Amino acid sequence: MKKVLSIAGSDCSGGAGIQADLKTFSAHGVFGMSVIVSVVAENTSRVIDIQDITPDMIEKQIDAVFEDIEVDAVKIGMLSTPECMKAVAKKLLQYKPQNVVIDPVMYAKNGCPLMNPTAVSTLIDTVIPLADVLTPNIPEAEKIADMQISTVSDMEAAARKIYAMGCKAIVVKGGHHIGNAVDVLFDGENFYHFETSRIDTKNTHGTGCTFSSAIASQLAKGKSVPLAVESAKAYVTMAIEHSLAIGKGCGPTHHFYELYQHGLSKE
Ligand SMILES: Nc1ncnc2c1ncn2[C@@H]1O[C@H](COP(=O)(O)OP(=O)(O)OP(=O)(O)O)[C@@H](O)[C@H]1O
Ligand SMILES: Cc1ncc(COP(=O)(O)O)c(N)n1
Repeated sequence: MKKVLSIAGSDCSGGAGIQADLKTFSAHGVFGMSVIVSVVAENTSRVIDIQDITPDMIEKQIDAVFEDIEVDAVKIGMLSTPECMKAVAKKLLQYKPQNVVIDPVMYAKNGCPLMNPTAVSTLIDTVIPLADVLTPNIPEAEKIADMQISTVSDMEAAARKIYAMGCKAIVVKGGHHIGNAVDVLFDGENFYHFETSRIDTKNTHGTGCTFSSAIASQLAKGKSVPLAVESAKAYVTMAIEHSLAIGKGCGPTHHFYELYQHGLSKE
């Protein structure tokens, strides 16, 4: 069985973060592991507080996994401070895992910051160059590329700019756009567009975590980057179609084995 590690924040309400990642891994039939970087007291409506794990303890969790288990892919989510970023980057440079998917999480769905705004330069200098696939949403791509994104060709321009920062491939996600949900992949040579109709729901808590974890799972199973992104897009679309009206705010995506078995296994 392929083994996939999530290095991310904990969402106690179960819709995003480590919890969404582990559910996505299980639905893909890979063995999921987790290194918790921050504990977030959050739910479908708001973030109450964030407690970062110390850099030393982040490093020890990563050591505990890598000294014992072969890792086929790593998904990285919320890294709230430059200190967390440096601890994770140091260990990635030490263990050099394959198939590193980095979701540069900056805000929760309700707009609450999950990354300290002063950390963007550390993200660019130390984290982005470690990504085999980087998956910013439009507001994140705007911050990283320092440009406004209003059209699909702006998404392509931002992808080129961010690719030049050292990641091996980038997907700018179009969940925050209007009209169809279009994601733009750039691998340094070609652009690929993955487009679905926009699903009319407010229950999209955890879409970004689900998408990046699905890409990591598919890379672990041996798919190329474009095919892994294509599969992940199909998976997240189904997870949104079946999303759950849990809580008072934006409910979570739904992961269940049958969805995967009866849906994606037919591809
Ligand atoms: N309403 C929707 N209908 C169809 N696809 C969607 C919708 N919202 C998001 N997606 C898809 O979900 C995936 C995640 O994109 P999104 O831009 O929502 O990520 P994110 O912003 O990181 O997530 P979040 O907003 O939860 O932090 C992308 O493939 C995107 O196209
Ligand atoms: C701990 C944690 N990590 C990430 C997100 C963003 O989630 P998403 O972008 O998937 O909605 C979140 N709300 N909480």
